[in-house]
Amino acid sequence: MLVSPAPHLVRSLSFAASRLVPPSPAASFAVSRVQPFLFVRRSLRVRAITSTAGDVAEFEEMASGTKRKYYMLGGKGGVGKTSCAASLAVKFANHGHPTIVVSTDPAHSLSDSFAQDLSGGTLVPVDGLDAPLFALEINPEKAREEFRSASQKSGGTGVKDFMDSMGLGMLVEQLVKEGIPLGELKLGELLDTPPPGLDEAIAISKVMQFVEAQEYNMFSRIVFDTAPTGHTLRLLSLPDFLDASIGKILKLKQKLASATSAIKSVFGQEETKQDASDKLEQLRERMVKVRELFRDAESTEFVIVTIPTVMAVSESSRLHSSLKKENVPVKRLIVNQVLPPSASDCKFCAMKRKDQMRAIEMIQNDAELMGLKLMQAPLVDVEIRGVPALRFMGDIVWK
Ligand SMILES: Nc1ncnc2c1ncn2[C@@H]1O[C@H](COP(=O)(O)OP(=O)(O)OP(=O)(O)O)[C@@H](O)[C@H]1O
Repeated sequence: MLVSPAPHLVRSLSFAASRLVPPSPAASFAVSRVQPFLFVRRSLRVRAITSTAGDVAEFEEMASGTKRKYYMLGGKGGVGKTSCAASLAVKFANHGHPTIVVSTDPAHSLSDSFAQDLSGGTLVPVDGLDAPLFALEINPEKAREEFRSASQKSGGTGVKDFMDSMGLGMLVEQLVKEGIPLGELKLGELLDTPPPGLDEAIAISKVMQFVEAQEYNMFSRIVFDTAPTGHTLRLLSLPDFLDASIGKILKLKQKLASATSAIKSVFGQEETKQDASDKLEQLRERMVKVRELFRDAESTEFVIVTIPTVMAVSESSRLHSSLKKENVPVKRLIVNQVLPPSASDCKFCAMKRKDQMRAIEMIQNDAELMGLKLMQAPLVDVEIRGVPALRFMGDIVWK
């Protein structure tokens, strides 16, 4: 069983720690906070397991250059996306890159990971580092609210305007010809019952505001902690999002039929309509930009995070296949929570590890995954929480 080390073990291992961590003042602070993690030293043997990465210094490559790069970490729920994203961000920042770490997962855990309140939808400086690291938990509900009130302020915006601004005006005309009263439907109503993907699309457009703004030019690394696979794929495939929106509108048709009087739309004057359209046009432009950005291998990389189980590996394989179809650049696969070889006669540990080794073999033989650089991270027996722990995690994952 993996249990926290006994106090005497912590004491003896803390000596080893002083040799594992560079002796800077910040590092000494880290050592003192990280001591409970030091039993992990035995886990480091896990590195001996074959890796397709060979001896390439992966982190050096990721950190090279001052041009801005975006790293998106994604995978199945609970595999350690947040821990990996947060530890990468900490490592970039300590390496000299002013960094932003952004969570696009509606069920955020960045705050928990940094042990600091990062909610609120704005950039928050991360405590406990000398280097500039900022975090942002996108609040889709809040972003949607802002968007709704902006659209209401400018007199209300119709779905037809929205679709026009998306370049789908023709389609709306066609639907109207078929008797669907789209012209009468307000965008606010669509936002009340958002189709899948709308939250993510709006959230990502919000990220773009930060990314485009002059005052954030200094940030050379942006790390995204994405939502579990399904959400993230929706976010990456904006055409799917549009399809889903249209599907949603079709569904609303039934609602509208029974409540026609309630949905009579009163558009403002031409000028106000223009304002609203401009806003929507901005949203559309941002979406297009994000779409391009996600596919630019020069600036963006999607890192798949998995754990050594058949289910997680299968999902990672499907994720990679979908990302390839979307032309999203993927180079690396992190296998997190790998059990170290057991020194004791713990049968459970031996069985579990054997199982994990089979899953790792599966990765090496999987047509979708075999070409990726494999990086392994051991399972440690405490939660990865707070900057010192993330720094420690960063040093064992991102080498
Ligand atoms: N290598 C590891 N060893 C031990 N615990 C780990 C490791 N990696 C992650 N964890 C723990 O697993 C839990 C889930 O991790 P994390 O929140 O990073 O996963 P996630 O993939 O982002 O989850 P979600 O899909 O729910 O957002 C956390 O408690 C974290 O501390």
